[in-house]
Amino acid sequence: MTAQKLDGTATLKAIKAELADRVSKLREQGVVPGLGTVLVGDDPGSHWYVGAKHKDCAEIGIESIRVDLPATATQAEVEAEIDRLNADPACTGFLVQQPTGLDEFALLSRVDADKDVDGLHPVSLGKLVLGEEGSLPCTPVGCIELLRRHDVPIAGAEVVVVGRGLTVGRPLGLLLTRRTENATVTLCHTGTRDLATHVRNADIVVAAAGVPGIITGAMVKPGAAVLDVGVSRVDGKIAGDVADDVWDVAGWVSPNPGGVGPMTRAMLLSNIVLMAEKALG
Ligand SMILES: Nc1nc(=O)c2c([nH]1)NC[C@@H]1CN(c3ccc(C(=O)N[C@@H](CCC(=O)O)C(=O)O)cc3)C=[N+]21
Repeated sequence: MTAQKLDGTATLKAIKAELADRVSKLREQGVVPGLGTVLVGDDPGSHWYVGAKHKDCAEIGIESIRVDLPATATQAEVEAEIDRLNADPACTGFLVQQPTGLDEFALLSRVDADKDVDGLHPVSLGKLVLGEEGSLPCTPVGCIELLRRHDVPIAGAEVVVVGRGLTVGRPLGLLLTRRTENATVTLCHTGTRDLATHVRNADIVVAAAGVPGIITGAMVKPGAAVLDVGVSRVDGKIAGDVADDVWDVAGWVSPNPGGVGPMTRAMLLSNIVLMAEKALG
């Protein structure tokens, strides 16, 4: 058996086409969405991600404002840029690319919650816990959207999330246990005693540990859906958390690259458009 591919690249393309229509409707009504990014330092990976986000925006008619600061930038200098973007009406939403090497909680908190396109602002995460409407975190929502668009059943599914990071594992459990998703979630982490036993029971596995190949074929229930979220670099090449032999056992697998990464970008675009539509009323 070979698993069906959960194709994030193709899904990003489809979502961009849908969003382009909505952006042109906004523009007809005089609203021009604009994404701001603040990037600190010269990590090549971070530069690639930010560049990709601006290219995506240009393709669908979203303006962008790019602020690149040197690795020597201080907390106060980054905060000054945040204040500027908070006040700039042309910037309808923005993000501070992580990691910055600075006090990230202070930076996140300083962003106007109404301009939080990442869904990582304390107010946005608090709204998620409280069940109120707000920006949703891009990577975990991208996981759910990727499953939905490939008709993987979520309601009632046993989901094992591997990794408790703030951008994926922690918020994903909150999203998947909403009534609209209705999944049962087990959150595994480095303190989990027997990872294999949990994974073997799962209909959906979300591997977000950042440990190359941590999920192997022998651990996966035949027919399960496996999302490869972890990104590590091994000899300069992207290595995911999912070993190659999982494709022989699983029903669906998201490749890495080409899976959840592009979906993160799709959900960022979707957040920008949603926020502009909301501002319109
Ligand atoms: N404030 C903030 N918001 C983020 O959304 C954010 C962040 N900080 N810091 C880093 C992570 C990582 N991230 C990715 C985005 C796109 C791909 C992506 O599109 N990857 C492609 C290609 C990867 C490649 O070839 O290098 C793929 O998976 O196919 C991956 C990872 C957003 N992040």
